[in-house]
Amino acid sequence: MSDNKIRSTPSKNNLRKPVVLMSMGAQERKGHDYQVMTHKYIQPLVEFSGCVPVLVPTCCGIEDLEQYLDMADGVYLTGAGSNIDPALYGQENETPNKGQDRDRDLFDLPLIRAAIARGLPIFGICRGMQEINVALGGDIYQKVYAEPGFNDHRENPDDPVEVQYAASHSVRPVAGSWFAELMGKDEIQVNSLHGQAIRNLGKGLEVLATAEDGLIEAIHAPSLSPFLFAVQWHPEWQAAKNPDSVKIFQAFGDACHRRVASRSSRQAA
Ligand SMILES: N[C@@H](CCC(=O)NCCCC(=O)O)C(=O)O
Repeated sequence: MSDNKIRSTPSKNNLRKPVVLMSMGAQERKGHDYQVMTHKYIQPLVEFSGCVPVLVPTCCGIEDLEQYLDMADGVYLTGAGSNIDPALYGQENETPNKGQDRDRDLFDLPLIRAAIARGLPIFGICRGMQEINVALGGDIYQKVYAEPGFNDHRENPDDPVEVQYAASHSVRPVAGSWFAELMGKDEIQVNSLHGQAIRNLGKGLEVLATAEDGLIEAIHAPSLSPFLFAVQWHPEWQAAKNPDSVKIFQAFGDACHRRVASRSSRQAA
């Protein structure tokens, strides 16, 4: 087994580390209901963003949402195999055989809107990017693989996990964007493990990168938030071995550290 130990990074400028909310997902095992978070999402947030993760159960409703946000300096919405309930973006369910996670849907959508209202940095991956889009009134291709003109962006679940998460297509950052500057190149290679994707963008969202077939692969919202960034691929996968992924997590971490610094200076004033 590879060294999976998470190595924490020291805090910056003698300020406390940012606290980042990570909403968990539902899983049922042997007749028991679990709330889960995959290790691979936690590791780069600690090691490269330099943040402190707070894992939030999504099975308890949104009564304590504001209290969670009061303690947060950022929100990190991870991927998950479940599909967002299409009723939340006005469609009938075209994938009845795919699992859903209504509790996570009904927690994350208000979480996203409230975090934007507070100006909290937000980073989304895969399902997390789709949640951001739906939270802002956008909708989803439920079966990208069945849409004319798009490639099949799914992984083969029978492949070894290293193959499932291997680079499988290129993505082009929008020329002249902050993301293109961050990546320092016109094209990056990314993995791909999704059957759904953004169709119509939600209010205030803008495209930040696209796949070869034109599918939206990254978004931001400069008119809504100082840092709202989401990607369809999985930069968390073995992030330490991928300089592009490290840069992405460092950018999110920097935004959260700026949040801490501004709160600290406001408290000092
Ligand atoms: N169900 C959606 C989102 C897919 C997604 O987040 N996949 C990640 C799966 C496992 C992991 O957490 O890495 C879709 O199919 O588009």
